[in-house]
Amino acid sequence: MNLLTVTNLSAGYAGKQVIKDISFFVAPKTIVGILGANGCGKTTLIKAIANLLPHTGSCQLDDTYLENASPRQLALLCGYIPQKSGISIDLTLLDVVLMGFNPKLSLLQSPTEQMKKEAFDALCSVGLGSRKDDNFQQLSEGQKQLCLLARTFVLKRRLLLLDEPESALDFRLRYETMGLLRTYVAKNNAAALVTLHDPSLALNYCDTLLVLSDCGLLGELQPFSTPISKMEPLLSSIYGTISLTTLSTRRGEKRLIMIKEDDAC
Ligand SMILES: Nc1ncnc2c1ncn2[C@@H]1O[C@H](COP(=O)(O)OP(=O)(O)OP(=O)(O)O)[C@@H](O)[C@H]1O
Repeated sequence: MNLLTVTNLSAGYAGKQVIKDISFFVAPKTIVGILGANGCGKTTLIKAIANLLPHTGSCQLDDTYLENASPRQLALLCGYIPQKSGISIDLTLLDVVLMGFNPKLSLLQSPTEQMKKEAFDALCSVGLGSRKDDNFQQLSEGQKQLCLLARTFVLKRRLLLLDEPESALDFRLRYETMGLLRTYVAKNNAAALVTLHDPSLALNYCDTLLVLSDCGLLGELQPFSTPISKMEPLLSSIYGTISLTTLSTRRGEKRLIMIKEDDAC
């Protein structure tokens, strides 16, 4: 059974359509990457699914049509991390992560001790436990991203919608963050839909990749089961000519490597 079914989704801004007639499924316990050039509509797609943009078509999460969900119901089902944090007031890291519990709390209700413990554990999982009392504004952009990821983890939602969660992270943290996401979706029978600009991360950590252009959804691929001969033309349509090859890690695990070819040749 699919966790998320997106059917004929179209959305845009001020009468200008940006994404057109997009349909796909997301299975539980999977990470789905969205790839595409700057401005092709990746953020628009994520925002439409999160019901933050008016759209036509439908997004069904389990038995719930997200279009019909109340804001609280939506917040309990989906966690959304935008490209920019949007937090501009002074808050400690622990307070920021505790905000993740807001959909479970009534107005003026304070977080419980158990929530505080879980928020601290989530901060520790992203390596920021020792900074819990620091001011969020004083974090680097990458550390802010990690803190927001911890906030997204606490409610154990069925669907995470993440817009370039890796953009400010260093090489090692990019891989560790995708590893955390993998653990999250497996443990919580959840799924993550992630926009990415790093093809290595996408190819090696996502179960499915959606290849988007401003003409719509060009195709889908499953990195370790779609033949390289089919993946190369699809990825070349957004990156210019590329080649794919496989290498093994020292432990013998298979990895996909993408190389940019010279388009002039
Ligand atoms: N608030 C807005 N009002 C009007 N047009 C917008 C708005 N946000 C985005 N757009 C337009 O919609 C198109 C798609 O933008 P979107 O942010 O979805 O692209 P993207 O694929 O996420 O890009 P990037 O990789 O650069 O983040 C762009 O042409 C952009 O100019």
